[in-house]
Amino acid sequence: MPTLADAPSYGAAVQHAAEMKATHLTTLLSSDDRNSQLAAEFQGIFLDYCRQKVAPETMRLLLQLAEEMGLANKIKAMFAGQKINVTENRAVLHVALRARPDQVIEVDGKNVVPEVHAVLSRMKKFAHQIRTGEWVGYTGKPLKDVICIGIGGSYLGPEFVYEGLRTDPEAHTASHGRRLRFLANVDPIDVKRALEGFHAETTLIIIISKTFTTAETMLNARTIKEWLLRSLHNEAAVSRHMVAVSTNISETSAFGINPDNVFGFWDWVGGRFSVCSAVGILPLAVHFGWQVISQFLQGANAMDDHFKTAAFSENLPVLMGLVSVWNASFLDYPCHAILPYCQALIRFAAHIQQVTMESNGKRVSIDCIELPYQCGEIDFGEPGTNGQHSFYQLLHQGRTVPADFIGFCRSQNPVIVANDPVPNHDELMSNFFAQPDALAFGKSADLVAAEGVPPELVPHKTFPGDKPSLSLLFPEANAYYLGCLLALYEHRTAVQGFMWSINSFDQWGVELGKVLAKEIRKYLAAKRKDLPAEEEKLPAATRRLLGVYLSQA
Ligand SMILES: O=P(O)(O)OC[C@H]1O[C@H](O)[C@H](O)[C@@H](O)[C@@H]1O
Repeated sequence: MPTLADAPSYGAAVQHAAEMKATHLTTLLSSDDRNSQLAAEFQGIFLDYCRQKVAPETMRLLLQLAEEMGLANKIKAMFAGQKINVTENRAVLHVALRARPDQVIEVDGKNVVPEVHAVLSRMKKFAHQIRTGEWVGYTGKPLKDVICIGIGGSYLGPEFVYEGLRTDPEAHTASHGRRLRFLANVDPIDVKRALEGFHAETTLIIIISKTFTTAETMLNARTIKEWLLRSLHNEAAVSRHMVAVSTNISETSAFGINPDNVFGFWDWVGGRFSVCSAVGILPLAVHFGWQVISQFLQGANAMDDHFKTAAFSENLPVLMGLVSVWNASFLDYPCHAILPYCQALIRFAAHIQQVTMESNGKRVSIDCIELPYQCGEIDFGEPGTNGQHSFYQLLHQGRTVPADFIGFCRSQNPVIVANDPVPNHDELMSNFFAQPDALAFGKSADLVAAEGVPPELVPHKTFPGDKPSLSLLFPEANAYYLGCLLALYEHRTAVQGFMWSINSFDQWGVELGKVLAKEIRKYLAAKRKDLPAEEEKLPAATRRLLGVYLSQA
């Protein structure tokens, strides 16, 4: 499989990139004809990418490159259940998790949709039992509170959706009287925070781990099991209070979870793409109820259909993926900011950071060729307007960081203050619309000087502009559109990886640190008990630091 650099149009794209780099966004944006071509819409979701450093010619070249990289076939192969995660010999089928019952998606010749719907039905029933109090805790009390124990892909997505929906009017009403918390970090401080105000008798614990071997999750699970048994004094309480989401049934049994209380998923669901499996759906359905959560799944499914069937020139994930490849690999902008103008999306950037950086932070192509171009992007973000009072300084006058502005036409919580000129949501959105222009157009030294600014301050107050961004405007932040948003960014990530000719679906880069932590754990265990430690296994520099740690503990 060719790398992007082998594609026939790569050279032309590199040349064109030099031209585009030298063309200021003010010039580009002066053409209404150009601007009108650089937008797309799906079900009321409007993508405006005219503030990217692209011309119609750039898009023509990128679509040409997509053809040369076999993007259409790669997307088809993903939906067809082919084992495109070649290093783990797995299909990549998170789209099957939100498939409609009548869809057929096959892995190894077997339609997986019925299995998916069997687990969905079990979750629906379980959520109903917990929510209605039909399922009670060991002492007969309803389970009003839930702690999810899991990390990485078994944490970030569910937390993003939980935060995203908890102020949505319908979801808020549906979760009345319930609490949902996440325990991810192995830092014991996180245990204290997760347990604050919770009582064992009324708490359901969901252990979420695809492998059920992740060190952090397992230690947190043991910690919370101890907490539970300290109050309830009987192992029999475990089956009333602890359930698991995993693909590893033998490990869940070894931990003491009743097999009837395990909600499974499949090896063709990658951790960071598992929000729509039991990983996310079980806790979210318990908290918000099935009505809300099925809308979320429908939204994701609608975006899947759009990704699969829309022409590339109108396909939101494809366009966003291509433009991001343009930014990272041709214009050499390594970073990417995710800027939702919606406080409910407070954990969206953290989730997408894992989705893209764990997927596309790679150094070799799918055929083991060291990549001759920059691949992957460094993602970060915060909701606006908070970010404006923080890192936006660097975006405006420092480095160039392409940004995604994500906004909503209607607020989850409309507020109007008497005598204020606009509703509070319009105030928020005024910033959403202003920032991309400030970044693109900037403010010239001449203009600053003309305002009477003293000459020595003019350079400090000048904005160079020419900073690319795109704007995504959704109707509202409800369950349906959050499903669309999730799938949009998942597929954007896949498009990037397909274009970069990498395997976006493995994550070997996280392994080495885990192995080294094992050695340190052994070393600390020996030192704590004054037993001889295997000194030679650790670098001297590391032992020095450990010495400082041990001397103060
Ligand atoms: O769900 P688990 O098996 O516990 O894995 C949790 C997480 O840990 C791994 O190290 C990977 O970095 C993540 O992709 C994964 O989501």
